Amino acid sequence: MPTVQVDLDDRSYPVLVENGLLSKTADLLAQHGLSGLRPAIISDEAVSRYHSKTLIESFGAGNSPTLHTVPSGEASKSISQVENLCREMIRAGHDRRSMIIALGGGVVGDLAGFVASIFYRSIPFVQIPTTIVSQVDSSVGGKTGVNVAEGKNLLGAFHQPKLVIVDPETLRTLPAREFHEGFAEAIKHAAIRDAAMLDDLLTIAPQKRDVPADLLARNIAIKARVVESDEYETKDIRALLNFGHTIGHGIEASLPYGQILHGEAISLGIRAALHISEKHSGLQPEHSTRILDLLGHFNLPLTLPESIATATVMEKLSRDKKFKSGKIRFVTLSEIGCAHVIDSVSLSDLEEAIHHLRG
Ligand SMILES: O=C(O)C(=O)C[C@@H](O)[C@H](O)[C@H](O)COP(=O)(O)O
Repeated sequence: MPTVQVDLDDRSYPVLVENGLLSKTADLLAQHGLSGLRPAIISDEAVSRYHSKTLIESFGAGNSPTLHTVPSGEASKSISQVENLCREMIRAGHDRRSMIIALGGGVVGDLAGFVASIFYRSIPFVQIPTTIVSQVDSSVGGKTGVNVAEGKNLLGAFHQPKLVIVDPETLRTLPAREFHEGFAEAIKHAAIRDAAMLDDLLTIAPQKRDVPADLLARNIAIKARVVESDEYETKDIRALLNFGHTIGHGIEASLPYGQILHGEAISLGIRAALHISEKHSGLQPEHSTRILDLLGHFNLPLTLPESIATATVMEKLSRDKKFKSGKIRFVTLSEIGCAHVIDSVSLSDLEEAIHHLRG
């Protein structure tokens, strides 16, 4: 089975990738020394409808997990849902001998991981990602947290999972929009670290739900290697994974959460970052065009909705965690596969790049 090991001293864990793994969850937990903990599944209503039965049945009669669901969508990534889930788990008798299984996309993984980081002062958790965004990106690396009205992911903690179980078959039930949005993160990985992957991504038929396990594993390995070099984002290495996210997060937070999907906002953020890369890092326009064509292949948006005002995006992105002493550390490309963090991008460059998204 394709397995990517994430090497982080005593926080190391494997990411297992294979069709059909969901139904083997209880055995996999036992093989990884996690069977002595009482499981609480955190999921969302849509994912739970399709997949929680298979997961619960894998436990057979013993150590049956409790199930806790939140409404589907980004609006659930909130501090009030964190409190609801913690209180529900306490009422269900969970304590520090429990573990959380996050079954769902990026929202569920970030939310459940954050609950795990604070519940009884931290308990272990396992990620079972069911979307492209979460399988190639958010389930790995230990960034957990929630949004506030002021901006994306502003409350949270680093808390690494003990195990990540990726079952590509879970992608089959995804609505088209949720399937497509995830490719923004895979395209980001190609843009920053793996130029050759652009051609492989182009061979995926966007109308099908088939993504080869080795392509998922290749993305996970890119993410794992970056996280291993800079787990807590203190060295301008992990920040490279934020390519497209400065303006992308600003756009996402400018509408009520969930109106524009994360990957859709990141597609716009990538277009803006390519524009800035041409000006500041000498990226050749034909390289930008290759990336933009691939975003288009997955029906991802490249034009900013008129309802989003530039001033609102600027206000939201002013809280980006990459601001240091009033200067934004912005991620650019000098060529495909070669990303840098630079500090020469001004607020007016950002404003101009947002304006560029209107054309
Ligand atoms: O794991 C990371 O590091 C990333 O930046 C991956 C991003 O794709 C992801 O959206 C992440 O959660 C954003 O992190 P943030 O620190 O900008 O909130």
